Amino acid sequence: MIVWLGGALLVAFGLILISIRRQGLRSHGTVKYPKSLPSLPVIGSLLHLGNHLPPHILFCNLQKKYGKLYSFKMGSHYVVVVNNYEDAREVLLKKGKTFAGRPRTVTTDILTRDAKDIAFADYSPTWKFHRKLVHSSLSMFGEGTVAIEQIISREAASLCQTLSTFQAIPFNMEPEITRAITNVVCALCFNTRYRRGDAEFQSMLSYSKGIVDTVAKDSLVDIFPWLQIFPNKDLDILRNSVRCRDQLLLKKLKEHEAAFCSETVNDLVDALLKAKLSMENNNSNLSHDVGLTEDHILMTVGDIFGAGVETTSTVLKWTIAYLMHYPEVQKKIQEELDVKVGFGRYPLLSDRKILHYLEATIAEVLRIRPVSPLLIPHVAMKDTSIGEYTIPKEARVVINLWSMHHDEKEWVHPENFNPDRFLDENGHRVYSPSQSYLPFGAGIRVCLGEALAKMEVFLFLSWVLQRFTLEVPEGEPLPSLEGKFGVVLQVKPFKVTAKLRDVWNNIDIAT
Ligand code: HEM
Repeated sequence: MIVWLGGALLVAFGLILISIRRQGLRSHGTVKYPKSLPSLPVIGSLLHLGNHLPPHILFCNLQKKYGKLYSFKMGSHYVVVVNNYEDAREVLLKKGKTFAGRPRTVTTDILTRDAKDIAFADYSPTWKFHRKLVHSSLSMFGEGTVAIEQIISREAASLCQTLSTFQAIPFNMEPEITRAITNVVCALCFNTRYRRGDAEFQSMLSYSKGIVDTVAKDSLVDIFPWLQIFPNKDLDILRNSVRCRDQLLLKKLKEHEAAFCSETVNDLVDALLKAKLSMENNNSNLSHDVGLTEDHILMTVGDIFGAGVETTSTVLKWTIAYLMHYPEVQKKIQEELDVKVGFGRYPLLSDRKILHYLEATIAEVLRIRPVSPLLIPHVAMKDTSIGEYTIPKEARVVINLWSMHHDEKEWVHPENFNPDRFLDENGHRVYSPSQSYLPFGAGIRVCLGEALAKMEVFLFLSWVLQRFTLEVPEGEPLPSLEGKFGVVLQVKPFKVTAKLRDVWNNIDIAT
């Protein structure tokens, strides 16, 4: 009892000291902090955030009361929310390095063996080295050149063949899309692919779901890490899913080690092994403080799967959902495909330059339903500022892409789905109609897979829409456009009918 009371007194004393320090800082004439939501000791602003709305919408709505840049306390963490492009660009581009930190949380630490990956690792020489290595390995596979195009096209052909077997039968495309995108990432990482029903693939799907459902959801344990001591079903699911993932990744790594030959680098795991071996043999000029352990290799590959599958497949699902709401947009994409590509060949990456309307449609989907509406939180690595406001070291900065992509000052009727806003008067693709558009983030933490994701979304959609018309099955409702907030902004499951277009009746659709 005495120990407990002593502890409570110490905590109270600490809180008073922190509060005095803050008051002290505020009293300096030049220091101005962002307006803050009310907060209580220990729980912070939790009572003011306990709203039924998903966070990106709640944070957007809170602007009315607190302005575009405001702060709140999440347990003991000071969080700043940015809702406008001027401040977002300052954080991501002008002061990119200052804001390149990432918060450590209980769930992401379980996922990444204490941030030995890329997405959740803090800015450091090791992180910089890993990021560069993966970037150059992805380029090695020919981002934008033949190799990657062939990998994606092979999966697009396989997807189309599967769709043709469902002729006129309503079905949920989700598993097929996930398999296609997973196979692209498998080809890049392991030089393998999975057939339908493969047992290893099924286990991959099941652990990925476990991770997506439980990681980085701002669950209470991420706000108050000491809650870990209590039984927690979500943490159990996460730990089990991560264990299954790690067993599979380790198996792949050992297979690659056994077959490794430094002359032939076939995939990302080979490239990472080569870098690790060359560092160990001291053949590399890289400084010694940059480590590349087995954990780093495993977590980096885990990251590429984690960041590369759910995101890209979600964009495809959102696009299909919107095309079902707007059949006239689908028709226009098909007319463009018919005129510019025809039926004698399959679409190529080089067609991105001529299929303006399809490209504009993809851009509009990424605007209206950004996959990552709050980016991944950034952390201030030192005392700094955003605009006129002082931002203390270790502040977590949340960039609300949703607010930026729905800003009425930047977009005419932002809630309307309108691919034309990404076209100029000649019908050519406009890349950035507003500065308030950053679906992949920007600066040194920009999405590592942006180029790959754009190629995948373009090729999958052009292959499918060249051959099929996607429709709402009779008696089924239109897909919900509401979205479900999680690691990504998910689409609720829906059914489609994929009708083979007449002209393909006597042609092999996989050619
Ligand atoms: C359309 C699909 C995708 C979208 C919309 C998307 C979007 C994003 C966004 C918004 C971020 C956070 C940027 C920030 O925190 O400032 C991010 C980070 C990241 N993405 Fe993607 N992404 C997509 C696909 C991919 C793919 C295919 C890969 C893998 C090859 C990938 C790998 C990553 C990685 C590793 C990071 C962390 C970067 C870092 O922290 O340095 N993403 N992505």
